[in-house]
Amino acid sequence: MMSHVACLPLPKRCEWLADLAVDALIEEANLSPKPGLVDRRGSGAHRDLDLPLMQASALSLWETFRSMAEAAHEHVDLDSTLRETLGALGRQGERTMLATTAGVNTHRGAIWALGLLVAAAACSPRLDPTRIAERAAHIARIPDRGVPPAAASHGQSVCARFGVDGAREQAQQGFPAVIEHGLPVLNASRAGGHAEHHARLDALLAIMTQLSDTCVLHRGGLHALRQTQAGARAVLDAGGSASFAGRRALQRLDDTLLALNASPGGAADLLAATLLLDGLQFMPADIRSE
Ligand SMILES: CC(C)(COP(=O)(O)OP(=O)(O)OC[C@H]1O[C@@H](n2cnc3c(N)ncnc32)[C@H](O[C@H]2O[C@H](COP(=O)(O)OP(=O)(O)OP(=O)(O)O)[C@@H](O)[C@H]2O)[C@@H]1O)[C@@H](O)C(=O)NCCC(=O)NCCS
Ligand SMILES: Nc1ncnc2[nH]cnc12
Repeated sequence: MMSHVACLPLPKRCEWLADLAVDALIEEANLSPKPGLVDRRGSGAHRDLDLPLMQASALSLWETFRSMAEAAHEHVDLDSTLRETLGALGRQGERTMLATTAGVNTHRGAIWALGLLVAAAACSPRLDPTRIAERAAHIARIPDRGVPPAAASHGQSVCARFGVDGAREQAQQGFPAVIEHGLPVLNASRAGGHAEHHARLDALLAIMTQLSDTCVLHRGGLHALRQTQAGARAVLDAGGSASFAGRRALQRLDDTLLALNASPGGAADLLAATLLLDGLQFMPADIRSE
């Protein structure tokens, strides 16, 4: 069993983490131009989503993230009690999201990924991204006996149909799409002198090159997933979103995804997870040492 330091009540840290998670979701939604996704330009490949709805959904989840952070530092061990508490809070968060959006699934994958990361960061003495992702993976690997019987999700059906890993495995493996692709490309693009929004777009594209995104698979099958991954690779190979050739390739990818009715919603969630882990370095010193 992985243990962690005994934690004193840390309300400021939990609130700060909830702020960070909501900010990451809003910044992901606002980032433009994202291929196939909702952004400042419009609804992408979606008919039932738009930017105000994504923003309202993100804001509605603040209390969910704060409660998850509090649950994590009230428990001494990363054990099944914590896992099942987080599962119940996650399902309550999904209900809050659906009440806010009148039934539209805006952030199910994000509640899962960011919820685990917020919980992992709530009571960790060390805040480096790899360490936090490993702690989140540890929690995600613990079975949740509180899962109610339900019809198979989109993710479960396409994972079974195509034999790929989905959101659950991405978390259980320690968020490799974020740790090995999103964060390194975010930092390399910044180091290359690119503007922050280009660095974030490049991070999204790096995630898209690798991810078996069940949103893309559900809507467009393996053909759409291959087009998504190859199109994202083409933008990065052309010099990234800040370059002239990269922008043209990004436009072509957007056109392709719209024609396929495909949307990389899983990659968007993992960009938000990347921004959350990146933002941990800015935790104020008084909260860090609380
Ligand atoms: C373990 C869960 C994540 C459930 O996973 P599962 O795969 O069974 O369920 P899905 O309902 O399909 O949700 C998974 C969502 O995760 C995102 N995602 C997709 N691929 C990946 C990936 N490879 N890695 C990481 N994340 C991924 C994605 O979320 C985004 O897409 C959502 C819209 O999806 P969908 O409804 O299919 O969309 P549309 O195509 O628009 O639908 P139609 O219009 O066609 O009808 C959107 O929400 C984005 O967020 C996947 O959808 C977990 O959710 C779970 O067990 N929850 C229970 C409670 C719990 O434990 N909570 C957390 C405690 S910390
Ligand atoms: N910007 C976005 N557009 C569509 N689906 C998403 N899921 C998470 N972020 C999204």
